[in-house]
Order: sequence, then structure tokens, then C-alpha cells
Amino acid sequence: MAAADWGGKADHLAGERATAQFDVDGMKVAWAGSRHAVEVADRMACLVASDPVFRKDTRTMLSRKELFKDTLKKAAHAWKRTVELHLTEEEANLLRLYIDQPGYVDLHWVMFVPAIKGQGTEEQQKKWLTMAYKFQIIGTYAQTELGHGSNVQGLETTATFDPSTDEFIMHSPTLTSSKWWPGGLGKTSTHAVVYARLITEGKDYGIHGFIMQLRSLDDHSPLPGITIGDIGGKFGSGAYNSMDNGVMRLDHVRIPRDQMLMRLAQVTREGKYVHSDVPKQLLYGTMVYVRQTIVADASRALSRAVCIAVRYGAIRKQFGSKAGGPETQVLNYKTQQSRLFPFLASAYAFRFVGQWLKWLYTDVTQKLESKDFSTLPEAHACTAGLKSVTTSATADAIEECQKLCGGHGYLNSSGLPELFAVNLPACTYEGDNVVLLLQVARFLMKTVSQVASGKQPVGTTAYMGNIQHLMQCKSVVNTVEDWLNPAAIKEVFEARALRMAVNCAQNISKAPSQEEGFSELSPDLVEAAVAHVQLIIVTKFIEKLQEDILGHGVKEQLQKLCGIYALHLIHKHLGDFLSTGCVTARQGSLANERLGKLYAQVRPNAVALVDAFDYTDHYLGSALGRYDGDVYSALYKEAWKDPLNETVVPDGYQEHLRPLLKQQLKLSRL
Ligand SMILES: CCCCCCCCCCCCCCCCC/C=C/C(=O)SCCNC(=O)CCNC(=O)[C@H](O)C(C)(C)COP(=O)(O)OP(=O)(O)OC[C@H]1O[C@@H](n2cnc3c(N)ncnc32)[C@H](O)[C@@H]1OP(=O)(O)O
Ligand SMILES: Cc1cc2nc3c(=O)[nH]c(=O)nc-3n(C[C@H](O)[C@H](O)[C@H](O)COP(=O)(O)OP(=O)(O)OC[C@H]3O[C@@H](n4cnc5c(N)ncnc54)[C@H](O)[C@@H]3O)c2cc1C
Repeated sequence: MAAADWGGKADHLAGERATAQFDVDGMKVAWAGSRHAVEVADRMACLVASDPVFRKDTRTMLSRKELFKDTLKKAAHAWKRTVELHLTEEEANLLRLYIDQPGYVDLHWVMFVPAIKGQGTEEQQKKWLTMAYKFQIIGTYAQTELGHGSNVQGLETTATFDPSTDEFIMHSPTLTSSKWWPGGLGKTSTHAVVYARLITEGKDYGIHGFIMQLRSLDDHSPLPGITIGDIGGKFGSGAYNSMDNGVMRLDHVRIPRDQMLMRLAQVTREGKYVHSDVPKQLLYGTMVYVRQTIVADASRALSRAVCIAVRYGAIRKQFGSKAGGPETQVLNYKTQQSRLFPFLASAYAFRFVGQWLKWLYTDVTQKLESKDFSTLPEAHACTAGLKSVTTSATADAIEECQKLCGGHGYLNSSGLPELFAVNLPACTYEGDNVVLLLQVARFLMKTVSQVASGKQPVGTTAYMGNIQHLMQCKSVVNTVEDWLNPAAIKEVFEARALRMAVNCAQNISKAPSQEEGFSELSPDLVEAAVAHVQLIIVTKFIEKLQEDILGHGVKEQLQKLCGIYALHLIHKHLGDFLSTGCVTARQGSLANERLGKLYAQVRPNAVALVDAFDYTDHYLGSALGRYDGDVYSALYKEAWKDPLNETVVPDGYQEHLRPLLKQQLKLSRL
């Protein structure tokens, strides 16, 4: 029976949509950031969905080679459409986003170009970016090595200046110095920003960036002295395997001196090392930029998973009343709501904090241009911390959404396995999440010590200035309704974050040295960092609610989601809140009671709240998450696309199955 015979064009979720108590269009604007953003995103999403080259429904069934070739085809076609349609930068970025297939272009635009912009001189930018913008060259970001990723100062590749020829000699002295992981390096990139130890006049000046040509622009073969290849298959089918993460070894490869990125430091014709009057941390600027974009990616990935699980939960029915009444939608089970609605709230929370982080990054960049470096440490702490907390929560949530969809969630056609596999490495790339949280903790310890010496903290640590009150305050919450008060919520998050940080600082001060104390206390420091970052997310959500938000009922729904986000964290981390004395056990159970009421209020709006993400069926890529809810027809149809179903009798039957069956039959007759 054809799948179409089982379902029509009906909207199986129409009943769910009819119960919404808010204006979905208004919520789309709140989610996207502006009416303009909704309009451009819609246009680009439809452009991708309607173009057969961008089909992705059989992607998980392709071999690695086929998948890679398909990625090359899509990237070339996307560029062709960008040029033909004169797309703006915003439109072209969205086009790439909706194609939804990791590939070398991501590294080119998200890391290679920003690295040259941030670390190149004006002259270098003019030369290299002109070519990069026209795709005359394809670039990647080659920092990580086989032996070192997190410890950037431990990288081993060398760039030794040779004054006799005015060149750097780029070399991989050991196996562990092989560049390992850079996306697009394996098979595609013609160029890279390579990070290496700068050695001149016999002295090692540490890590610096260099632009290197890797492959011939005529026939794409690696240049002399360069050994290069792909590092091999990665987790999951489809997923990140579309990316050619690469390995590269350099054997005394010479590049002209002017290919060292010289905005932060220079080597003169004579070989003198000169450092500009800017902080050396600006070398890490590309990572700050990318971490900020990863927060936005996390909210998108999480919202996709939630959209799939909510829509499917409204369609899927299990068990009826004892009297033989209709079966229950699984979304109506309280356990399903308490597992799923915190993710729905987190998707909105991460979206809004991502919008704020983008603002913060722009603000810091403008300040850096006028040589004001004062906000750089905070920008580093915020991007590192938010990248870490949002990507870890997202990976966990996608995995849980798979379970929330039961067995069907485990099928590739649910879209969830691929979504998980593509987003899981975000916990590692651009800085391992624990390593990054330790950076946040370091920043917090410094801030605590500055507060102790009377300095008033600013920005996201301003709350620490209220130390007298926050170290001894008791929560004012006395009833379930009191947990609706944003000021009461904010106060307990501030008190928890500050008390955890101060506890760590006090315990470190008892250690023989600061370094030993930091190391010994590192598990607690990571928890203190998480508490601080969660406070930022809660605060930014509360601040969002103070803005003008248009549309009937939109603000009210967001208030409920903000409540769910904050209260589910209190429930989850009750140990922290209790042990620091920020809430009592009774207040903790009142928070949980309030949470249950909020879930019930969100339930009739759940499908509309995920509709507001405004995702096309193409982008969602899920039989379970379809807009029309026609889940079973879609699952049935998708199954037949599997290569195993190309023949009725499987390959291998004659060689392996038939002889086995025959032999067993013969034996049974003996
Ligand atoms: C709307 C449309 C959107 C666009 C759509 C596009 C669609 C496509 C989507 C695709 C997007 C996703 C692309 C993502 C691709 C990812 C590919 C992955 C790439 C990589 O992984 S690149 C490699 C990244 N590597 C790392 O992150 C390494 C991590 N390690 C470090 O960062 C550092 O080494 C360290 C921070 C852990 C430690 O460094 P170090 O030992 O040097 O430092 P100290 O701890 O001693 O600190 C020294 C001081 O410097 C400060 N610091 C450290 N880092 C920074 C920084 N980044 N900025 C500013 N300051 C920094 C420390 O705080 C110390 O300061 P102090 O004052 O001395 O305490
Ligand atoms: C899919 C993917 C794409 C990537 N793309 C690129 C790219 O384009 N370019 C590029 O240069 N790199 C890239 N990378 C590399 C990436 O940046 C590194 O993997 C990352 O920075 C983590 O470093 P590592 O692998 O050395 O982990 P390690 O540092 O070896 O981490 C291993 C474990 O040790 C722990 N650990 C490490 N240091 C500490 C510490 N000080 N204290 C406590 N615990 C610690 C970590 O928490 C982790 O649990 C990519 C990686 C992946 C997975």
C-alpha cells in the first residue's frame, strides 16, 4: 500500500494549533530578533527546500565518498546561487545554514576569513581576503595537532625565520606535531592559517599564525614538502562525515616572511621580533568569535530536537482509559512534560542569550578598535562559559529527545541521530567544555579577589559587588506564587553563584600555593563556573522580558518559559541551592510545585511554541517532526528508501543465507 493511501494533506496537528493562546507570528519575531530576520530566514529556507540539489533525505545512506562528493556539489551550487541571486552576506550565511551539511565552507567563512581579519595587517587583509571572498582560494584554520589541542602553548610545529632568504621554514618536527583535525584540510583547502612556534635569532617566541598555501591552484596536488590527508570516519552515519577533517605534516616548507600574520607582532627583514602594544591574547580572537557563533548554533540544534519531540509527542498515543476510551497523547503524560518542557524553555533561553552575546562581541570588537582592551577578559569568560554550558546541555537534550520519541526516535529518519552526531563535537571543538569552564573559574577567582580588595566589578560580574547582601540573604519566597517573581529568582541565582565562587576562593587560599589549590579544587570550580553562566542565562532571559514584545500573549508565554528555565535549574541543582543556604528545602519543593503548574500552562501552547521556530520540513529533516504531523505515512515512506530494500531478496542470500538454511534443513531431516 502506498504511504499516500494512509494519510492525506490533512493537518494532523490542527487541533493542537487551535489551542494556542498567543500570536505565533509575534513569537516568530521574538525568536528571530526582528520582522526582517523572519522574512529573510523564510526566503532562504524556502530557496533551499525547493532546490533538488539540496535534498538530504538519503544522506545517511551514502558511503563516505558519495557523501563527500555530495557536499562538494552542494557547496559549489550554493556559491553559484549566491552569485546569480546577488545574495547579501546575511542571506548567503542563511543559505549555508539551511543546507545543513557541515563542509569546508564553514571553516573558510567562520575561521579562515575571521583569523585573517583579526590577525592580519591591512595590507595582508587586502591581499588574502580579496581572494577568499571570491573563492579563488579556500582556507582552513590549522591549530590543533595530534599531540595537543587544548594546550595551545604546547603546539610543536615550528616557523623558523631564515634571514638569508627572508622566509619562514615551516616544519613538523615530530609525529605529535602533525596538524590533526582542521576541517576542510583533508581534501579541499588550498590555504590555511597555520599556528606554529615562531623562532627567530635562535629564540622561541611562542605561537603565531601564518598563511600557507597547501595545494596547487592548477591541479589541487599538495605542494612540495606537504603530506596531507583525511583523518578518517567519525561518529554516526552522515553527520560530521561530510567534513574532511585533515592531517598535515610539513617538511621544511618555505613561505615568504610577509605570510606571518603581523597585526599583533612582526618579524623585521633582519629577523628582529617586535610585539605591538596590544594584549597577546588577541591571538585567540578567532576562537572568541567562533565560540559566540556556536551559542547560536546550540539554540538552533536544541530547538530542532525539541520541535521534533513536541510534534511527535502530540501525535503518538499510548494506552487508553480503563473504560476503553481513546488512547492518550504521550505529550499529555506529566513525565513527558517534565522531561521535555525544560528543553523547550532552554531553546528560547539559549536563543536570547545568544542574541545578547552577539551584541557583547560586537561591542568588545568596537572597543578593541579604539585600543580599549578592558572588556576582553569578560568577553573571553562569557563566550567560553556560554559555549560550554549551551553545547553540553544541547547534546544531552538531543539524546533525551531521542528517548522521548521512543523507538522511532532511534531511526535515522527521525533526524535525531544525525542531529546528535553533528552537535556532539561542539562540546569539544573550539575548546573542550571543561577546559573552558576552568577559564571562567579563573576569571571568577580574580574577580572575587578584586572585590575583596574593594574594586567594584562590572558587566556580568557586577552582582558580586553586592557581596554583603548576597552572602547572607535568605530567599523571600513563601508561597508557590512567589516563584513567579523575577527578582526573587534572580536573587537566589546570584547568591548561589557568588557563594560557590567565594567558597572556592576561600578553599584555594588554604592550599600551599594558588596553583595547587586551583588544581585540587577544579571539580568545584567547574560547578561554580556553571552556576555563574546559568545566572547569566537567567538574567538575560529576564531582561528580554523587559523589552517591548509585540503580539497577543507572546510576552506571557515567554514569562512562563523563563520561569520553567529558572525553576527547572533550581530543581536540578537543588543540592547547590541548599548547601549554600540560598533556599530552604520547603522553598525547593514550592519551586517544584510551581514548575508543575507551568508545565500544565504550557501544554496547550507547546506545538505553537515550536512552530514559532519557523523551520521548514526540509531543514528539520524528520519524519517525526513534520509540520502536518503525518508521521506514520512518512516513516513508512522513508523505510523504502533504504538501500536494503532495493531488492526483495537481499544480496548475500545465495552465498550465505541459502546454504545455511539448506544445511540446517538437511540436518533436521537426518
Ligand atoms: C545567521 C547565520 C549564521 C551563519 C550560518 C553558518 C552556518 C554554518 C554553521 C557552522 C558553524 C560552526 C563552525 C564551527 C566549526 C568548528 C570547527 C572547529 C574548530 C576548532 O576547534 S579550532 C581549535 C580550537 N582550539 C581551542 O579552542 C583550544 C582551547 N584552548 C585555549 O583556548 C587556550 O589554550 C586556553 C584558554 C585553554 C589556555 O591558554 P593558555 O595556556 O595560553 O592560557 P592561560 O590559561 O595561561 O591564559 C593566558 C591568559 O589569556 C587569557 N585567555 C585565554 N584565552 C583567551 C581568549 N580566547 N581571549 C582572551 N583571553 C584569553 C586567559 O584568561 C589568561 O588571562 P589572565 O589574565 O592571564 O588570567
Ligand atoms: C569535529 C571536530 C572538528 C574540529 N575542527 C578543528 C579545526 O578546524 N581546527 C583545529 O585546529 N582544530 C579542530 N578541532 C580540534 C579541537 O579544537 C580540539 O579537539 C579541542 O580543542 C580539544 O582538544 P583535545 O582534542 O586536545 O582534547 P584534550 O585536551 O586532549 O582533552 C582530553 C580530556 O582531557 C581533559 N583536559 C584537558 N586539559 C585539561 C585541564 N587543563 N584540566 C582538566 N581537564 C583537562 C578534557 O576535559 C578532556 O576530557 C576539531 C575537533 C573536532 C572534534
